[in-house]
Formats: sequence, C-alpha cells, structure tokens
Amino acid sequence: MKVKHYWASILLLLIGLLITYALVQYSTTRALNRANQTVAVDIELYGGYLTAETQRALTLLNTLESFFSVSEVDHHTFELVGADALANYKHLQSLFWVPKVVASERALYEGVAKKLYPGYEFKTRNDKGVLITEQLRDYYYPIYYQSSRNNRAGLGLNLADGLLGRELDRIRDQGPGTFSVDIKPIFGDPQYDAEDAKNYLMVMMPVYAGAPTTVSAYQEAFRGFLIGAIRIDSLIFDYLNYERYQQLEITVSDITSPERTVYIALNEPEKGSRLLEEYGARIETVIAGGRRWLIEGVPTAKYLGLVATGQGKYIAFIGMMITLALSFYIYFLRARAEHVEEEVKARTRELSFVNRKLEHLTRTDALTQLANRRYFDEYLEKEWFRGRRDKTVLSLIICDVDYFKKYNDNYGHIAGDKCLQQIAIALKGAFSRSVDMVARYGGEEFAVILPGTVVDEAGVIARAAKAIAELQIEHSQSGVSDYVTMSFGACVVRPSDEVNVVDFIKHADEALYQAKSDGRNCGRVINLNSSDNETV
Ligand SMILES: Nc1nc2c(ncn2[C@@H]2O[C@H](COP(=O)(O)OP(=O)(O)OP(=O)(O)O)[C@@H](O)[C@H]2O)c(=O)[nH]1
Repeated sequence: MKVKHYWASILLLLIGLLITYALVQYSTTRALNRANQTVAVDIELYGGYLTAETQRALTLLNTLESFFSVSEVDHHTFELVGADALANYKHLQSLFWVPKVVASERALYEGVAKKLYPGYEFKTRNDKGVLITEQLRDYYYPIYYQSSRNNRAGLGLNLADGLLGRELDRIRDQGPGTFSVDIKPIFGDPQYDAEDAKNYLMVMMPVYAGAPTTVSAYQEAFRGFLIGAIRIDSLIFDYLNYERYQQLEITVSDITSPERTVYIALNEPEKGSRLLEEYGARIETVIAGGRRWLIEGVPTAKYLGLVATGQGKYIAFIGMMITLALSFYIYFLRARAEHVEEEVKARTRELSFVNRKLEHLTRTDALTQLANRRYFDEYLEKEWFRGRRDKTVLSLIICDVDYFKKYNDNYGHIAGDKCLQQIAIALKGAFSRSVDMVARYGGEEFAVILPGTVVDEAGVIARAAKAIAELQIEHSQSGVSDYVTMSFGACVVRPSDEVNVVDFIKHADEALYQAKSDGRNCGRVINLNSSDNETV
C-alpha cells in the first residue's frame, strides 16, 4: 500500500465522518426537541385524565344528590347507596351524610345514632386536635352516616364550626346544583387512623327535598350535605403506572388559592435516575370543581431513551458504512490508476529504449559499429552550420584502404570485413574527442569530421596513419607495404557563404585522389583557408 493512495481516501473518510457527525447532531437535537414536546404532551394528557376522573366523582355525587332529594335519608338507604358508590368509583374513600341539626334536636339525633354506633355523640376538636364532646350550639352539621373503605373515626364530628361551617352555610344557601371542593384531611381523628391525616379532595354538595327556588326555600327544603372524600393519591398514581410516566418526576400542586400552594403529590422516578430539568414541562389544569392544579414533569434520561426513535444510531451506522465504502472504493480506484500509471511508465521506458536502439541502428554501420553515411551527412551539415555561425574551422578527412581489392582477393571477404573492423577501432582511438566523428563513408572508405581542428599531413594525418600501421595487418599483395595501409585526403575550411558543403567533400575527395596518385600510404590536405594552420 503506497501512502499516496491514502490521502484521497483519508480526506473522504474525514469529510464523511464530519457529515455523519453533523447529521447525528442534527437528528439528536431534533429527537431531544421531540422529547421535550413529548413531556409536554404527557403532562397535558395527565391533566386531562385528572379533570376527567374528578368529573366522574362529581357526576357520582350529583347522581346521589338527585337520589337523596327524592328519597328519605335513612341509615339503611345510605349504607346501600354508599357501598355501591365505593364499589363503582375506586378513588372514593368515604361518603358522609351531614344533616343540619338545631340545638333542640341534638338529643334526638344522638339517641337514634347511638343505637347504630355505640357511644355516638356530637363532637368537636380541641386545641390539640383530639375529638371531644361538642358544646351546646345553635345548630350542628354532624357527620351522621359514613360509608368508608376503612376509617370511621369522624362519626359525630360537627362541621358547623369555623371556616368550614361558613363554607357549608354558603353552599347551602345557593340552592341545588352547587357544591364546594376543597383539599383537606378526612374529618376523622388523625391519631386514630393515619389515612385520615392525608389530604383528600373533599366534594361537598347540599341536598334539598324537591326543587326549591329561593334562599328561604333552600333553607326550608335543606336536608343535609353529601360529602365525598376522593383519594388524591389513588387518583394521581393510578394513571402513572405506565413505564414512561414512571420515568417522569411529576409534581402536582393545588394553586387555587394564590396565597396557599398545596403540594398534593410527587411521583419520583426510581432512585439514582438523572433528572433532565431542561426537558421539563409544566401546565396548569382546572379539575372538576374549579380547582387549579399545577402539574410539573421532569424526565429522566431513561425517559428520553423510551421516546427517542434511535434515528441518530441508524444515521451514524449508515453514514459510517457509506463513508467507509466510498473511502475503500476511492482507495482501490487510486491504487488501480497508480498501477496503470506505473505500467504506462514502464512501457514508455521500454519504448524509448527501443527507439534509442532503433535510432542507434539507423545511424550505425552494422559491420564497423561506426556512424553510417546517413548519420555522417547529418552531422557534417550540423557542424558546417555551427562552424559558419561561430566562424570556427572545420576539417574533413576521407581515407581509403590501399589495395583492398587485392586484400579481399588474397585473404577472402571475411578477412576483409575483419580488417575493416580493426581499422574502425583504430580510427576511433585516433580521433577520440567527443566532437569528432569517425564514420564509414562507403565500402572500404572512412570519413572523419573534426570540428575546430586544422588537419595537416605531419600532425593529424600522420597520427592516423600511425594508428593503422600499429595494427600490423598483414597485406602481402600491397604495393606499398607488408601491412595494410591507408591513403588520406583532407580538406580544411572555415564555413562561409562563399563555399558549400558539397565542395568541401569534393575537395577532401580530390585530396584523397591526390594521395592515391602520389603513391598511397600518405595524406594530402587542401586548406581552403591557407592562413589557418592551427587548431581553432
Ligand atoms: N570484405 C569487404 N570488402 C569490401 C567491402 N566494401 C568494399 N569492398 C571491397 O573493396 C574493394 C575496393 O577495391 P577498389 O575500389 O578497386 O580499390 P582498391 O583495390 O583498394 O585499390 P586502391 O583504392 O586504388 O588502392 C572491392 O574489391 C570491394 O569488393 C566490405 O564491406 N567488405
């Protein structure tokens, strides 16, 4: 794996992770907002439930009130009706019958009740809250009958005293259909029954005989109060039995009276749950009977888990998968491109090598490995123009093996080839400057281009002849030596507009012809710039 394959994939991976993170954040924020709304909706629904449930209690008491307005309220009937009401409405803790008893009737009422409840008498509460015998009063509102789930301690208690007595008088004087709802402990003895000490929703309803229409008629027809004690805890907690509500801290308070908030109930989630105040919601609801309740809900982290859709997790998972898949895909694409690139480079190298080889072949004479005639022509032209531009001298030597026909005839053509190869090596050695070019001019003829050199017989040509002589290639048929020799014809020129390259070659040829004519194994030079006699 090459590092350069990585960068695009890593970049994509980072961008992908960044986008996934942003989407998860967005989705989480949305989910939390939704959770906040869900808390609000749950609290709203809860308020609706409390209103409906208290309305049921009110309806029940209304029905009883209608019943007792047409029937005598005796002990037996009350017991039957009360038992039925308790069975039908589970939040009803007690049902009381409270008649109005004037002072003169007290003994009569107490006497009748004593037969049912031994020790019955009208009572009141002393400073310490203990029930004691009631003193003489103008009238009493005693608890006369009571149907209850388990507490009976309030029997005989006179409710006509104090604020409660005034409230009862008030609703009595308002006629049928009125009622009062308050939050109080049951009228029993708290020391007798702990249940009595709790707050109850007290619904107090006056009962009249018939349907009176004036205040005096109300007082005339008044039979007593029907009082229902509704269990607030059962009302409140019954509904909260769902998993989700158990993860809400719900506080219910009665705020009907601006100066007195009554904390009714607190639903606490299991211990150790973290409460998230920021997602809390609160509503005010008006329950039956006109009481205003404030309901506040604060969810736990678990609650948010229950209402969350888990969308964030899916987004994170899918985002990671897409990012990884794309990163790998890009990585493989890049790795493949890299591979193809390498392949192309290798092929290009191969091709340029072959091209160089081809070029070498097209410029090289196969037998001697010297430059061939074609390349010689190209190079000479180039050097000609360079010489003309730079005003430098240029020399050309054309040399030819002496009596080579005879050599061939005597030693054979293969030996002739070998001889030419040895001569090529010797000439290359004699003219080894990088700018010098030794070429095979044709057949047994060679040519040497010498830029910047003034060729002379005694110097340059003698050096070349010496190199050939040193080869000591036997040539018994030569007319000038026992060994192979060469004749040299050279031309020296300073290229200019007055002379051309063709004439330059022609002059070198003429010089060679001259050398041949002069007996071979020698060299002749035609210097077209006779003033030049040294290397330039
Ligand atoms: N072995 C061999 N011989 C070649 C080659 N090219 C040319 N020759 C021979 O070179 C000989 C040239 O002979 P001529 O042109 O008559 O000249 P010469 O015999 O060298 O006589 P002078 O040049 O007058 O000294 C011919 O016999 C060609 O066949 C080659 O590549 N190999």
